[in-house]
Amino acid sequence: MTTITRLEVQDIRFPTSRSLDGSDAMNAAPDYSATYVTLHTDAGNGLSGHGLTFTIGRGNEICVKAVESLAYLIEGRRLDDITAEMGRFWRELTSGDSQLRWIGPEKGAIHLATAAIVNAVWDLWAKTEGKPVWKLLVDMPPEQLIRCLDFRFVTDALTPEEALGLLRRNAAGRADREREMREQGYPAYTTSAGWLGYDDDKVRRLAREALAEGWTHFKQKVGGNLEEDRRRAQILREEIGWERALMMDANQMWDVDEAIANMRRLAEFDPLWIEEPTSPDDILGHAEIRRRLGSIGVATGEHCHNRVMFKQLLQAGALDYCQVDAARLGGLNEVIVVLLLAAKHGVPVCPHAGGVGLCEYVQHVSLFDYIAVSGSLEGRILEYVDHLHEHFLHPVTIRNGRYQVPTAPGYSISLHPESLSRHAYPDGAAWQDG
Ligand SMILES: C[C@H](O)[C@@H](O)[C@@H](O)[C@H](O)C(=O)O
Ligand SMILES: [Mg+2]
Repeated sequence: MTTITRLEVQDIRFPTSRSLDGSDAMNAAPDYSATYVTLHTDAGNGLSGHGLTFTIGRGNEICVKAVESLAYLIEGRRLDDITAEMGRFWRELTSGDSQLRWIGPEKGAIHLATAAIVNAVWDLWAKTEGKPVWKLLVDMPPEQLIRCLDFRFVTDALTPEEALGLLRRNAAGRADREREMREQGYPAYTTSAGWLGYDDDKVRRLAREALAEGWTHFKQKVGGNLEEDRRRAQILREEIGWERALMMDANQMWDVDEAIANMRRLAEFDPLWIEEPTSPDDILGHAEIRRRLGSIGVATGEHCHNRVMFKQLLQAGALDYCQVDAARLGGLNEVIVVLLLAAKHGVPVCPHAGGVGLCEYVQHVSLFDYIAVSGSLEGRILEYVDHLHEHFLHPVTIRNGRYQVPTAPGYSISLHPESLSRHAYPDGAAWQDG
């Protein structure tokens, strides 16, 4: 009987702003950071669960504090009591302390903190079962999976019974799809060449290298100076040609009409989608942009803070691509609700990744989505960013522009002890020399 004896939380930061990795029009100089949770247990064999939430530097300390405030809701609890009623546990964590709930609810720092804790529980559970998280989910009977979820506030769009029906309908082809994934991996796109802070030569060189590695889908940042956006799009099209896909990401820079006007000027580069064209909270604005832009897809989700927002984006017909984020929502339980909502609406899920650890997380999400929920790869493509993987005990593996199936037990999110001490903020060595 494993008991979670203690929750430890660490403020981990990587000085990525020094080379402008991860830079975009809104987020000029991010230091990719993690609020890193360890769930210590009494298992005696060193068994522990890990989870993180992603931030871009300052403010990480606020998420750390929020995790500390939530810790009492999990410390001292038995793992099998939690996993027997995972949906109830999720409700307790998000609503069990009404004073803490007030500073959300289910959004902002408290929800980011929730993600780190919830994902650490999934990591611990999967390690206990000796399976990677995606496999734990795929093997779970649909009835048990439904009990892991909280359908509060979304039953007008999706009931637990409907969700169960959806999972059961897809049970038939599961084994074939799992085999296919093990053989071929999950299709991905790269954002690594397109950061806004990179000069033209670097964009060209990285695009060329990515092409040689077998990538077929590329994302560039826009939303700064329009002529510069056009120039970079031109460079990318020169390098990747016209038969490969180019996506654009404005990171919330524009008002609705501005987004439409600017994308009409960028349309000649044939973008597959425009991501975060405007405020992430503007559901009707996204619907309007989508309606007026016609053939350019609208993508959003990395700042969509809970299942209720996704429900409305889907109900409003505002989305062509659903970019759920593994640590922005309150962890895997809520992500699965969004996968089910998106499947019901026939909208492909292309999770947001990159940052630190998000690629490690979302490979599990997309594998589960394909094998057990949507049963389709059409329009699905998983983000990949080529940074910071060396810090993980079980980093993602990419071959020919595809994520290879992770095999290590857990959620792939455990960091190397040396990386933790070197990048501890503010005292780690990485912060002493720059
Ligand atoms: C600040 C970050 O790097 C963002 O630019 C990044 O998450 C981006 O929006 C993406 O889609 O990968
Ligand atoms: Mg983005």
